[in-house]
Amino acid sequence: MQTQSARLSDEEIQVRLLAISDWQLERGELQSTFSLATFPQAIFFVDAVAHVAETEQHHPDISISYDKVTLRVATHAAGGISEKDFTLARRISQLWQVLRPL
Ligand SMILES: C[C@H](O)[C@H](O)[C@H]1CNC2=NC(N)=NC(=O)C2=N1
Repeated sequence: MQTQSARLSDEEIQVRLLAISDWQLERGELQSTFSLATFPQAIFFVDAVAHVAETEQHHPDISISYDKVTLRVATHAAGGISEKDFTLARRISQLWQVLRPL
């Protein structure tokens, strides 16, 4: 298994979570919900997330509920959370800083 996609321990996960306050550990996955102002804005945000996911070759589960986007990330082959999940989560949080509604 590649180092970046190796399963992290609970302690390693907790340490990394401290640095990305908009993500939580939920049912063994990293999860975050982003609130937009409108449905089209939610779709626009998801499209930008999709581009980031493709560049990382790591893809979140995506749920859209009107103006809210919930993202969940885990590493299937590792059966848990890996560094790749945190890399993707951090990049999405950076994207959010740019695209969040004022
Ligand atoms: C070969 C390819 O890298 C894998 O199938 C990737 C694709 N995207 C993925 N995305 C996520 N979230 N978890 C994975 O385990 C995963 N696996």
